Amino acid sequence: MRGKEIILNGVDKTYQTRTGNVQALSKVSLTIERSSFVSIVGPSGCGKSTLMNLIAGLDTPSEGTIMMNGEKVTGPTSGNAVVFQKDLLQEWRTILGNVLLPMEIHNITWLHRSGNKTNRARALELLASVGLKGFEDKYPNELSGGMRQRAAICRALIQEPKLLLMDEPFGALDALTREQMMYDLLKIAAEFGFTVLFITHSIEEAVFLSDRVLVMSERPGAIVKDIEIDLEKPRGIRTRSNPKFAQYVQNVREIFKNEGILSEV
Ligand SMILES: Nc1ncnc2c1ncn2[C@@H]1O[C@H](COP(=O)(O)OP(=O)(O)OP(=O)(O)O)[C@@H](O)[C@H]1O
Repeated sequence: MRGKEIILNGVDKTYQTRTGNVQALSKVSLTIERSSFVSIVGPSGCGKSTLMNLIAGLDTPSEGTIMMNGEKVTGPTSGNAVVFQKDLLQEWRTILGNVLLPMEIHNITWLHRSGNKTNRARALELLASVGLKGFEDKYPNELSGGMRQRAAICRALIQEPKLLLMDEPFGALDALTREQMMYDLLKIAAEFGFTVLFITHSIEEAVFLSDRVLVMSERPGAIVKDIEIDLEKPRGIRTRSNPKFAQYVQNVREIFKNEGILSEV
């Protein structure tokens, strides 16, 4: 298996602020299996990004431990790549230059697993695989939001991550582009076999993409439900009209209703 295994045990996070303590997470324990696709869905401010930052090693828990492939996470670890809602492309670099940036920063000049390719050849191949062939020499401001985000995903993938952390990566995209990005992401994840931790506000997106959906309560965020999504793969346009898909979505809505996060008039 190529992905990372993640184990959280009793993770709490409290931020000390000028106006007092803010408890963002409460007793989060969970295991994410290697090469699985796990989504976290929860209301705004419930601690989703906090959880992701802790797993990425960008911050430390106040209580509890996070283990990755059997080792305690104490800082950023190699083999992780992160994609945020904002693509964070460097405007003064071409699209190809942006995709190559992490390789330059980390001075990586490996020949890629996928067939002894140079960084440049691999970047061009990745860009082509997400429909950006011919845009390599353009600058980010010459691309649409969806194209930019696809370039940002290539920038993550060129690092051949074992864990891809995605914090509302499609949040800023129009509905059709967003849907296409989901199909593309599933294809790439199946091909590479990395573990994906995906944060979203969208129940449909979480159910469609995931092997498991973790539902979080309001702050301090806790996992109130861990749902295995047993929908056939590969998933695609037809999955959306599968009654089982609708039932999973409905189940998650009911959980939010019971938690007082969604209400009907
Ligand atoms: N660095 C920080 N310092 C102090 N408080 C913080 C910090 N980061 C987050 N918080 C607080 O912790 C809580 C959880 O924030 P977080 O960003 O993790 O939520 P979220 O679920 O990702 O929200 P959203 O869905 O709106 O992006 C919020 O109340 C937020 O104000």
